[in-house]
Amino acid sequence: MSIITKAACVGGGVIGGAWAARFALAGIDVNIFDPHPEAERVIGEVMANAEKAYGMLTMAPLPPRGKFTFCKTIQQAVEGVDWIQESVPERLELKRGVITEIDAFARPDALIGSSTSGLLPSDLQADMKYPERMFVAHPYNPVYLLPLVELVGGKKTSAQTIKRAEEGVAEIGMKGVVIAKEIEAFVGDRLLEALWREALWLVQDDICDTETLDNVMRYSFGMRWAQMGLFETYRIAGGEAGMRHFLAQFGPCLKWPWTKFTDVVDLDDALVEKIGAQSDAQAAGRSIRELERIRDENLVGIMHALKAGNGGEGWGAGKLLADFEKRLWAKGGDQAKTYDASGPLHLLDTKVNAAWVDYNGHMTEHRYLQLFGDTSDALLRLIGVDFAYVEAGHSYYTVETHIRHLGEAKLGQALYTTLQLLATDDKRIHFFTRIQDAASGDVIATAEQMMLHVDAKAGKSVPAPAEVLAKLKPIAEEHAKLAVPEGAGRHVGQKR
Ligand SMILES: NC(=O)C1=CN([C@@H]2O[C@H](COP(=O)(O)OP(=O)(O)OC[C@H]3O[C@@H](n4cnc5c(N)ncnc54)[C@H](O)[C@@H]3O)[C@@H](O)[C@H]2O)C=CC1
Ligand SMILES: C[N+](C)(C)CC(=O)CC(=O)[O-]
Repeated sequence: MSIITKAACVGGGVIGGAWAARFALAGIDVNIFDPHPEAERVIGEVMANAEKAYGMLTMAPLPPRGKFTFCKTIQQAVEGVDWIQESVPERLELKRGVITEIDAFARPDALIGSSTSGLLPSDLQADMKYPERMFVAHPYNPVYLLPLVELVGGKKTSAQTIKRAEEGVAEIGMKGVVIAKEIEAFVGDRLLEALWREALWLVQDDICDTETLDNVMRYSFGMRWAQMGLFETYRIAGGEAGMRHFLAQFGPCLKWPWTKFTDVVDLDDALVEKIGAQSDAQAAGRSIRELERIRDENLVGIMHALKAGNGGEGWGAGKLLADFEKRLWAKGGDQAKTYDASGPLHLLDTKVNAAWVDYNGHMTEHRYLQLFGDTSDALLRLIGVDFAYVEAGHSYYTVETHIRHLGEAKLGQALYTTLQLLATDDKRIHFFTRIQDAASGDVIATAEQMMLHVDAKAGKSVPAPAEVLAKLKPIAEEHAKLAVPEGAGRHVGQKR
């Protein structure tokens, strides 16, 4: 039973709009209340960015996009929904008033999360009738890509609420981290605040400009932090002697004047202008939307790399993405159970994303193989060879592939794949896959492949079980009536 089938976003700016996108991309309908006259346009733009990012992020079958309903009142937005996410500006009185109004109209069992970056949940829930269902759900920008949510309960929040919140955010691909005690700014923003203060001093004192500071971060520890946190990183920095050695060596530095962060820099007009001008120069004329696009492509690339980490098992945010995709495939696999085998099976729809394009300006070689592989995985799910089947010890392995490149696939181009069985027996599936342009149907590439059923533990081929063969047979019978595809049986160097 899902925790969130319908959500509401109260406040639809940078954060509320991106929450709305995350819900909608997980297939959840969202009511939105934001009095800003341009809220609909702004959220539409955030949604467009988020859709682009998801197009690059995953090949897993996303559910049909949830619907946005723009509401005229908080009451209209929150009535009857399961999860309400408050994301109005960071002012205690405003937030408290909005949350109290949400409380008055929401179902008593609805969960109410606040996006606050640092206000205490106990202060936010002070005037509520049902405070036990209110908590902080602090996300990171962009909410539709970065998976962390800090879950912080107040004095009156129930343990059951935090548990349901953790389950709820997992449904939308996020990692709920429960903070043991409430404290202003929680964990993430306390760390960011320390860094931010130090950075402002360094710029104020002309030690470096904003670009140099950003370069220091992004070419070094910024990359490190994407995959391991502070403590795990420093453990490795201690060498074979580990964390204790690290503390012994660098502990004394903590008493040296290596930080000024306890003093707050005076953000006077001159410093604001200095930082503003340096930041303008650094942006080199790029708009916020362009910077968002670059950021999103980079984040997707990092998540892909992390998904391949730890010997392919996935690591950190990449493992979370892999687990989310497994759930999507499990659901999408069910949808794919109805298919039309009177022609080649239409198994995948996708778009060429930026990470797939090479220096020639078109889709690079190994991405073709990825699409062919994802297509044969879709066939396997159709015949019952899913994650559970593989975990139980059997699978199909690809033993031969011949790819022909017949056209070019450019950035953003919509594609689909079709698969035709050529021959099957109890161990083998011999098939022919086409990658086609979604608009014209033109064939861009083909692959002829052979898969062999294996006992993975024994490391040898074995016949597939009767239930798998029974699902394969009707497709094979239908495909036996089709003409042999042009190009099947070709080899490299063969004369036409
Ligand atoms: N911007 C960021 O990087 C992050 C912000 N947050 C938190 O998210 C919350 C929202 O921040 P942003 O989205 O950045 O601000 P924002 O200024 O982009 O958006 C706030 C939105 O709330 C709307 N609003 C104002 N009064 C309202 C009301 N009474 N009812 C409904 N909507 C109302 C405004 O029209 C605006 O669209 C804050 O609590 C902030 O601390 C959390 C994580 C990161
Ligand atoms: C600047 N900020 C305090 C609003 C930042 C956050 O809360 C988290 C983030 O996304 O950096």
